[in-house]
Amino acid sequence: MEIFGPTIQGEGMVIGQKTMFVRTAGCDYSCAWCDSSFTWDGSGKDLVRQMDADEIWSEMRALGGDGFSYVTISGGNPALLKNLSGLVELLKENEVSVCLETQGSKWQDWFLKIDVLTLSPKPPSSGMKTNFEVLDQIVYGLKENGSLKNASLKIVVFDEVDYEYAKLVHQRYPELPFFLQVGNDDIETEDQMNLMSSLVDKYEWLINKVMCDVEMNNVRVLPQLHVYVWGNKRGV
Ligand SMILES: C[S@@+](CC[C@H](N)C(=O)[O-])C[C@H]1O[C@@H](n2cnc3c(N)ncnc32)[C@H](O)[C@@H]1O
Ligand SMILES: Nc1nc2[nH]cc(C(=O)O)c2c(=O)[nH]1
Ligand code: SF4
Ligand SMILES: [Mg+2]
Repeated sequence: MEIFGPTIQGEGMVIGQKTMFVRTAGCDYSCAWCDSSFTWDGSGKDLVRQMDADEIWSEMRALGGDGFSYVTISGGNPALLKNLSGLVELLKENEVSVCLETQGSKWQDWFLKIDVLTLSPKPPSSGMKTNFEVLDQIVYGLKENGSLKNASLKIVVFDEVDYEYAKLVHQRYPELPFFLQVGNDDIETEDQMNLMSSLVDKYEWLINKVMCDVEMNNVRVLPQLHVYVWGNKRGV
């Protein structure tokens, strides 16, 4: 649905990394606060294009020239697409590092070729329910194939209940690097200054939770950096 960049990866494990983005259509979830709901709620249906790997690659080269060495695949849930395997292979052939954003509700064999794999299971405020059997299998599948080193967990936190959920996930998968991300509860506003200041307050709240929690000593607390710079703007 979108190809954009180069920009910075605004979230998680490789925050700040210069990268191109590819955003796929469709999601098996419908999170209450999804900042990319146009990928699944019908409002962006005119943006959907059927593209093969070569076309996607040409468009990225046209946009970014030689000015990138990372591509981040997000969505929607890219893990719905078995055939993304071809794109991942083409990117690897061109010596591009590939990052993936997914909620961990579906496995694909091509996960094993991803360089930076972000699993982002959803807390209660999303209205979604995590299938921990599936998530266990994904983590096990990565581990069995020596790919756990490429993966991390990133949980968005809006409130106390989400924070408790995040702790459970961290305790269940202690071997995975663990990121807490501030939830943006005002995904429509164009008032960037107000948004910024409220997100900084939420960031401070989340930092304070972690600082006084002895069970959360080995976690990283991050904002969505791109929102600090560009607000709710799409395609950045
Ligand atoms: C739009 S999702 C697409 C990838 C995949 N469906 C997933 O959720 O991981 C990309 C990332 O944005 C996060 N996200 C979505 N809406 C958000 C919001 N309102 N505030 C903070 N993070 C949000 C998701 O949790 C996820 O980590
Ligand atoms: N700059 C930037 N960083 C991001 N990290 C994850 C994103 C996403 O929507 O998956 C995203 C995004 O949309 N833009
Ligand atoms: S899983 Fe990701 S894309 Fe799907 S609704 Fe939730 S945040 Fe949005
Ligand atoms: Mg986003």
